[in-house]
Amino acid sequence: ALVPPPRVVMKFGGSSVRDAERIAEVASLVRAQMVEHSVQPCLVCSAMGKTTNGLLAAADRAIDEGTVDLSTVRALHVETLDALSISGTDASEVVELLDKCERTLEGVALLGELSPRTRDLVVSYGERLSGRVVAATLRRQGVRAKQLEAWDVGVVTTDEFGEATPLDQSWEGIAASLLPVMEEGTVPVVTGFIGKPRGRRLAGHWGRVTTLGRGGSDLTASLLGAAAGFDEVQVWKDVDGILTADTRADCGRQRARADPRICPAAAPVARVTFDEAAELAYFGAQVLHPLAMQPCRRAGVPFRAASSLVKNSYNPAAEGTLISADGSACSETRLVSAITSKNGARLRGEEQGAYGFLARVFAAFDRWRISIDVIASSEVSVSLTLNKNQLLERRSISALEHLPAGVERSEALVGLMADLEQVANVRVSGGHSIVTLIANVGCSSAVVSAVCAAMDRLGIPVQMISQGASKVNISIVVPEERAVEAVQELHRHFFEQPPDCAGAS
Ligand SMILES: Nc1ncnc2c1ncn2[C@@H]1O[C@H](COP(=O)(O)OP(=O)(O)O)[C@@H](O)[C@H]1O
Ligand SMILES: N[C@@H](CC(=O)OP(=O)(O)O)C(=O)O
Repeated sequence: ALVPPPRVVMKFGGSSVRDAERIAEVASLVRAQMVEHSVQPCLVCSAMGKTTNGLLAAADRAIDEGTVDLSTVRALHVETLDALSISGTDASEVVELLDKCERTLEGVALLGELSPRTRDLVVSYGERLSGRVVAATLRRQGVRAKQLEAWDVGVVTTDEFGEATPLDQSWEGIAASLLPVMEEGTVPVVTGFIGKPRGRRLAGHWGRVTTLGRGGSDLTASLLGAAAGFDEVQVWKDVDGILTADTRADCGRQRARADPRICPAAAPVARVTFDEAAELAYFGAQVLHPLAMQPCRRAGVPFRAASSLVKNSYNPAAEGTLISADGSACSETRLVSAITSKNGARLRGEEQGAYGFLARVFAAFDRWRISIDVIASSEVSVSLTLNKNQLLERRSISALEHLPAGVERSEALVGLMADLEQVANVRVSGGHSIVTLIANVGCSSAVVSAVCAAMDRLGIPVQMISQGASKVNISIVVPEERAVEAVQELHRHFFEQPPDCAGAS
């Protein structure tokens, strides 16, 4: 019987499309996959290089200083068009979008208003611009390609601007709209990271664009591949896959990439499970969006085999990391598959053992939609660490006088504190880091004893310790200024001289 050609989502992140040279390489790579391996690709593209940060900064300037400056973003795109010899309608479409983006910023400056909805609209231009450049480049290389906005292929989201979630109704819409395009032999080039909320076509509908949170193109790729029943979702990065440890990933809304590698000996992990990848992403590894695993995991079980392959577009020969339902790298002898860390605030509440205390604490977190990362409780007190990035996403305010240095002042935190103070004596402290090990929890005693011995050797106080309910992570909370040392020592112990289950210490 004839084997149908493999259908694959190929997602290219900001670093893979950061300039003309990389975009040309992406186009060659896609063409090679089609010609040499008969792959039918659907591309998902992120904004070029640092464009998303540039657009966020431009929006902030428009509101804070009343000035409109799109020059860096404009120059990058215009130079790229020139370098790739893209002209005519293809080029004028890009320039028109840049003009539109500038007019949106003028509106912000003029009105002195920047709602989360408008911020999403401004940021969405990044992906819409890069997709057009990539599709035009493919066409110049003789590949039939069509740029499509995420909403053209059915991506429907909640209306939580800045951190929207795709709705289930997207699944049907994607299958119905993506496959016909591919069947006619066209490569769809879809905007990652963005969508449109459900709802009627209201006046002002054009402005209703949502974003899926920083790094959200990974989620778009996973969603498209899972919903359309593809054979594989490939997320092309600037690293050889998920590494055993990497940069200090905690960099807030702007996602700086300046930090050097924490562990020069960090190496790619050959395979991890969906759960392990999700935990790793949630606990700080910037390499994947924390929710990106969900669609692939969901489709992977009853309907279709979907897996993710993180590959490196700078080095296409590297194997990457295979993420699948049952592909853990942890074993009896390999106790840990990766280590990550992120900074956060710690909140300690004390109450005299009242019934319902924890329920009231959790209700307050629910009300303010703040996630708890690590929790330790006794009868009279509870210690929790809070997700700093999540607090930062809600714009900071300056009205909170009584927070200690190092704790970000955000509206959500002020509200949460006020609610918690009704039920407990609350103390908040900044300057903490969660160090997370994706580990074989079946050997948790060995892992925990090795972790504690390592911290003891360095004299690093372990402020909290927790074994995640997901059964794949073990986390410790340490002072922020010692987190790098802690990760380095743990990496040395678990990867540079692997222990075994019996002999770990
Ligand atoms: N455990 C990890 N493995 C690999 N990369 C990591 C890890 N933790 C953080 N990173 C960082 O993630 C970056 C890749 O993610 P990202 O910048 O979002 O890529 P892209 O923009 O191409 O999607 C790497 O350059 C690396 O610095
Ligand atoms: N451009 C968006 C979405 C994204 O996923 O980007 P990247 O693939 O470069 O991480 C961001 O910077 O957040």
